[in-house]
Amino acid sequence: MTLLEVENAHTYYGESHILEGVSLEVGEGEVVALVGRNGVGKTTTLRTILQLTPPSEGAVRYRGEDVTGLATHEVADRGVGWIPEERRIFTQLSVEENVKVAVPEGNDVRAAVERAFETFPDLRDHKDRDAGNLSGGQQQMLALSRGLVGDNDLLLVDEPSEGLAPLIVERVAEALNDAAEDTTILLVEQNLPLALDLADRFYVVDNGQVVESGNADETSADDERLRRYLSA
Ligand SMILES: Nc1ncnc2c1ncn2[C@@H]1O[C@H](COP(=O)(O)OP(=O)(O)OP(=O)(O)O)[C@@H](O)[C@H]1O
Repeated sequence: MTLLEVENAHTYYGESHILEGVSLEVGEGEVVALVGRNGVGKTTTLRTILQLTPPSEGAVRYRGEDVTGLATHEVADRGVGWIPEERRIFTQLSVEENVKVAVPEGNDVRAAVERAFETFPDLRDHKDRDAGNLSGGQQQMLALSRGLVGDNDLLLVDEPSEGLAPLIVERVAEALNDAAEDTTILLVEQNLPLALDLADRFYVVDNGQVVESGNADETSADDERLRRYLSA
């Protein structure tokens, strides 16, 4: 079943025409990667889905419902979570408090925190520390855990590996793989081997358009079809 559909989205920042007709689909249970150079519109695609920068033309459909033009919180209420590039954790709160405040009202907070700590044992070890004192990798895991306890059916994850050392990237990748067991994921990732490793399918974005797509297991990071859009 198709969970998310973006159809011919055109998005502007002021006068700048950033998305020039992006179309893509994400099926329930899939992990889909958006890859492409810096500044081609990957983050803007996520922002367009969330209606943070609504498209001026085209549509975003979630579970078949046209959500174009809704408020961002209304999209979020339908089960769409966002883990932005800048991670947005509360640096003054402890690790545990950060997780707790991400649990939606009415859910069992203790059970949700326990689940998060099972997926990310590192976080349990540091549960009483101020989140601002965590390493970059730990902050990324905290951001992911906050997305996971949010009870989302679709997680939009922006550049989870950015700025992290290779060993930590592996840990984050494992965590994303775990997360993918019960959440659909649309992932923006510049690290192509990682993107292909995590994803079932991929889309290549260039100059505000989807220019290639395919199955991750039928391609490799040195595929010429991809490389031409990724090298500077
Ligand atoms: N708030 C903004 N106002 C004006 N232009 C913006 C704004 N945010 C992004 N842009 C521009 O929109 C274009 C697409 O940016 P976007 O962040 O979507 O790219 P990206 O593919 O995600 O790359 P990156 O990995 O660098 O974020 C870039 O040229 C960028 O400079």
